[in-house]
Amino acid sequence: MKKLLLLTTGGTIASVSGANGLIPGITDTEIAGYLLEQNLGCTIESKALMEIDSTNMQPECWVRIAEAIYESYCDYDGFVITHGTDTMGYTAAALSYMLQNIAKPVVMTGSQVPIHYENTDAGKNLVDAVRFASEDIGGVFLVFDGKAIHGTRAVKVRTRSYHAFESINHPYAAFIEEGEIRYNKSVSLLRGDAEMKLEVSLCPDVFLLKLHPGTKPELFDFLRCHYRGVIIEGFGLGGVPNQGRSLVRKIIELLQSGIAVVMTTQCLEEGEDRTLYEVGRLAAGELIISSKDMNTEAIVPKLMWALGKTDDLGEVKRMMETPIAEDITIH
Ligand SMILES: NC(=O)C[C@H](N)C(=O)O
Repeated sequence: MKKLLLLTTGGTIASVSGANGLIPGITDTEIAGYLLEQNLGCTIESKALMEIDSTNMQPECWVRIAEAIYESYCDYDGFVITHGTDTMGYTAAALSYMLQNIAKPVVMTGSQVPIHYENTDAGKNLVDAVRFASEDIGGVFLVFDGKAIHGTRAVKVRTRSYHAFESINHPYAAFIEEGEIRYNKSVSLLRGDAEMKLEVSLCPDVFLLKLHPGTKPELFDFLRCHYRGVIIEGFGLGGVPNQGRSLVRKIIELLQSGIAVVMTTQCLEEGEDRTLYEVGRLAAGELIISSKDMNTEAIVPKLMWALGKTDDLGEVKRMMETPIAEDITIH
């Protein structure tokens, strides 16, 4: 019989109605109790790690989750983490980088409606997550509304609907219907032989900038003084203005100051490629990091993880552009 560890962090799934709106208040034992009643053919132990709306998640919280998994890694066959949906994509990606070579399933889930409410999606998501965490697979996944998504590929695309998450720029890992898991044959779920490594020295000094027509170049002077990494969500394939309020010189100044610059796109699908247009190429310097088809939810923690390891911009670029846990599929 498989032995699973349920780690709870809060989120809507564990929320109750408070004086100022929904707030986490349901304990890990209550959530585990619900699962045990379903007789899923596994044993489940639980531990509360935090009790927060995921809006309040910080990189330090990701580290606590990763450490909790690492500390109990040998004692369990799989892990289920309940988490708010709003930043679950970031946490799933962060865990994918911090838990290198993980050979057991780490399955994140949550809900759009609290577990004690009528019409809640919590029950289905929890049961599906436990089923997926009982499989002989390795990696970090997000299970929601009958779909299993690689941890580096989950994006919350709907604020209220049950089908809140999509797998962006990558096939779904599996579909879960009435307890049956149907794997997508084209994706890798293999357990590696390498030893699991915990890599939790993150550098949180990372800024994510979404450009808009009229972004002021002066903003970059502040970024240069306060951050070690800047991710720029450019237009289309990754263009940045080179006329009017041109940002080209400011980006070069960032690089000259030893700041890692990652170019990505505001478009949800199909990734960045700065070679097609002049507005993409002009911003290109030797050291600009291409995000290819990585999602923003993965780029942010990956850059924190890479900058946590080294100051060498060439090395940061190499790490960022190397595919990890299915985060990049175009080359
Ligand atoms: N559905 C949810 O879980 C949303 C909630 N605000 C959270 O992210 O914690």
